[in-house]
Amino acid sequence: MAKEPVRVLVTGAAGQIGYALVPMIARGVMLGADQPVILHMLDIPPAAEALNGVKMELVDAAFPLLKGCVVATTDVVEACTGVNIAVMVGGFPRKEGMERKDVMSKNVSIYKSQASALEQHAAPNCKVLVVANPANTNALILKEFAPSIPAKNITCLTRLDHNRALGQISEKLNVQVSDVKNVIIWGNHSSTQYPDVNHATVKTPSAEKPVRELVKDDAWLNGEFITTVQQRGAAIIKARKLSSALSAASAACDHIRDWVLGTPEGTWVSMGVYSDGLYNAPAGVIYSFPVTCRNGEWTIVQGLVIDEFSRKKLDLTGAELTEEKELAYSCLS
Ligand SMILES: NC(=O)c1ccc[n+]([C@@H]2O[C@H](COP(=O)([O-])OP(=O)(O)OC[C@H]3O[C@@H](n4cnc5c(N)ncnc54)[C@H](O)[C@@H]3O)[C@@H](O)[C@H]2O)c1
Ligand SMILES: O=C(O)C[C@H](O)C(=O)O
Repeated sequence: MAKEPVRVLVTGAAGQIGYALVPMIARGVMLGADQPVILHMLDIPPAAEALNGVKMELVDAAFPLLKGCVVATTDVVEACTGVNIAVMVGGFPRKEGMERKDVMSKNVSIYKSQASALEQHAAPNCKVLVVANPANTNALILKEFAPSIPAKNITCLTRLDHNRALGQISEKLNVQVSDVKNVIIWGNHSSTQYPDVNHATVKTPSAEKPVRELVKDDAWLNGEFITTVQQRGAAIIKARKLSSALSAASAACDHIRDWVLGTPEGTWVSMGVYSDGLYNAPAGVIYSFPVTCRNGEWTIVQGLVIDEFSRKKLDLTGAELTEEKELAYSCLS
């Protein structure tokens, strides 16, 4: 019997990530090749015409999984009504001459009002993924202003950073990226994030071997590898004159797919989730941890040994998140 369609909201759908993401969702990349979807797309009034163009293209692509009428709207209530999954890509970008506080203030007000709309109109147990930057703090504001949505349902995207780390290791060792697993992104989706390979392994014909044993270059792993992953977003902007879009859209699909359908046995992924202080991360911020997913719920991988080098890096990115939280709260008052 055909499955019931799942309603998926994409905000900022007329933007460049939205344009890459909606066809992936409609092709089953996010929820599976047998899962029908109803797409809800939200953008702001100046982007209404472009949004309608995206809707026209979705119709023209004749995706078999796309059910019902695509909702393309500038009305946040219409967009949020009945959605099971919300991918929050819309936000206010930093413009020339703007201070960090100005950008934070715009995004705090967007995420505060969209939190209320989701809380009141989304389907019960709606899962939320925040992509728009500052992703961790936007997700925290959304959580604070949607108190009836369980905190465990509100996450932010660090899977792109996770995938970037896998990609760097696979290039260094000249192995398939699918044979590399269990890297970790700790903390903020920013240049203070800590890409950690201390527990990562590579599948070889004889056994799974630690990345450190195979790379045999701790100076590279503790230096250039980390900065390359931390700075990858900036490198893409420099090269494309636009921020990453296809890789961000693909990572958003990976994040939701693993959350809903489960992570493979023995594999963990990185997700920005509400911290209650595990691994001595600051409590009360959205912090990226290694997680496994089963039955639609994530669980932080516990008991990993954190060495002194890593400890400093976990603390540094945690301190930045605490600072961002304070800045966000100062914008509310
Ligand atoms: N977390 C990550 O890994 C990651 C990776 C790449 C980009 N990003 C972030 O994702 C966001 C989107 O990137 P993009 O390249 O698609 O940007 P974009 O500017 O192309 O698109 C953003 C869209 O959001 C819309 N928008 C603005 N305010 C809105 C609101 N209140 N409600 C609904 N829509 C609104 C805009 O009109 C625009 O169409 C940015 O904040 C970017 O920094 C995050
Ligand atoms: O939009 C950005 O600033 C970069 C983006 O978050 C990325 O990681 O590619």
